Amino acid sequence: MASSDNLYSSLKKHAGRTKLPVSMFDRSQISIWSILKQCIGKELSKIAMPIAWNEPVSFLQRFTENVLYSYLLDKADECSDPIMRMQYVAAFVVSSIASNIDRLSKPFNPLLGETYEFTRDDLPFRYFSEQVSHHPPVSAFVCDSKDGGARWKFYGSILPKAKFSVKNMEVNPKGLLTLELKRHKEVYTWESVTCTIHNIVVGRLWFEYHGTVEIVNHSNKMKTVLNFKPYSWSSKELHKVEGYILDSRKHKVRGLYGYWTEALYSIDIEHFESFLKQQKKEAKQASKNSQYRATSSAASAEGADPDEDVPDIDVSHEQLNLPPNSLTLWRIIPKLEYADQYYNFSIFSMALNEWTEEDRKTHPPLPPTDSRFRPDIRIMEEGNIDRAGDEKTRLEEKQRQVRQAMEKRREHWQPRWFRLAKHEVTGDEVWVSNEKYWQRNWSNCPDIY
Ligand SMILES: CC(C)CCC[C@@H](C)[C@H]1CC[C@H]2[C@@H]3CC=C4C[C@@H](O)CC[C@]4(C)[C@H]3CC[C@]12C
Repeated sequence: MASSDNLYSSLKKHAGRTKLPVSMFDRSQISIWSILKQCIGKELSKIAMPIAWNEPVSFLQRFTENVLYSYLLDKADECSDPIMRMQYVAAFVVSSIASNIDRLSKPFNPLLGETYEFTRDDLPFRYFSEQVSHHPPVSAFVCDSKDGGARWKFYGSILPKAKFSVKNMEVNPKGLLTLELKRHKEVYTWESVTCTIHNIVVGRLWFEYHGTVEIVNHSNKMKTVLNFKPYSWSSKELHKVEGYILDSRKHKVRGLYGYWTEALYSIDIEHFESFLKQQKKEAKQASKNSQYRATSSAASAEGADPDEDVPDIDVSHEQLNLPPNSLTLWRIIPKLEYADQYYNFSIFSMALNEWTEEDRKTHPPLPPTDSRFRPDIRIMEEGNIDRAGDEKTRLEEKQRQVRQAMEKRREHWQPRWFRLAKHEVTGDEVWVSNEKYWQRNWSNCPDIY
């Protein structure tokens, strides 16, 4: 797998399905505010949203999208130069959050003990995950290079912390993410970037990342700092990512530039500052020329036209005048033209919950805890939203009873496939695989559905 083009044609060729069985429900009649006003100050997993705001995948499945562009890790592994390796790791970090554009539905909260695995002959990785804690909700995962992790291993856990304000919801995905490049004896760590979902009360929903991500190569102390630009005076800044690779003495050695919704480029450090200046100038010019309406106090007042306060998302960045020696590290695979009828799923997301007769015959058996066997998600996917809601309630009730029974016996839940360990370089407490999952012995799995 050498590029996103190859990845896309492989997905098109081998994908079982490229659509969900039925398109999504009409949400225009549901007032999100009537639900969200009860949520202020609450934890994301404790919020009971009507099922019509869900998308028919669980968080475990959605987090699998983070590793779709794992060919970038293969590329990193193939580079002999540490700066080149770092730039591909940075591209992987940006690519891993790219599928979230316009994805404004809530995945199902995984049940405690739920698992999800992903392997496919045409994709160069294997992945599995488990919900290891319910309150707070923690999903642990590990992704290996195709050769059973001989070249690289990417692992970590995600705890989405949500903060509601009057207009917005900010989600900070807590948890250390680690990449090991085995042949280079390198360990990289970083944490996910924070995002905000805007206009949860009035207006149209939209999504942005903001803040910085620091990727550290602990073996040679090289660092990448990526800056996700918040939406500002210029629509050209929307979705922009700018960053530097710094050597162990904190000297800038390479520039990184792009849009997390489109592509990431690596730029010679000699040309980078002047390139940035040029971009700023052009952005200013463009925002002057366009009829784009900036957020004014009038537009953001309550009861305003719902289209106000929404940035112009159709800005095109095609005419980037990249300096010589620039490199396109990553480019997003194209959106399906009918994506908006299917929760804005990518071609990869569409097949996450697929499980056909054919799969049953050719794929090694899945554990009974796999998300694909969750009845509520399956029923929602098939279009029966009322029955899906009933099933969801039943599963949550079943989970509650198990927990209460355990509390009475003073027992603690033990995840099946992960254990807590001290991180070998940072010393943090992290979830690591107990190396048993791929032995595929399902005899001790809990009954959660
Ligand atoms: C209709 C509204 C108000 C509810 C929908 C909220 C949705 C958009 C929220 C709820 C939880 C959020 C997710 C929580 C955690 C992560 C992991 C991070 O690495 C990328 C963003 C991502 C994947 C978030 C995307 C947005 C998200 C799915």
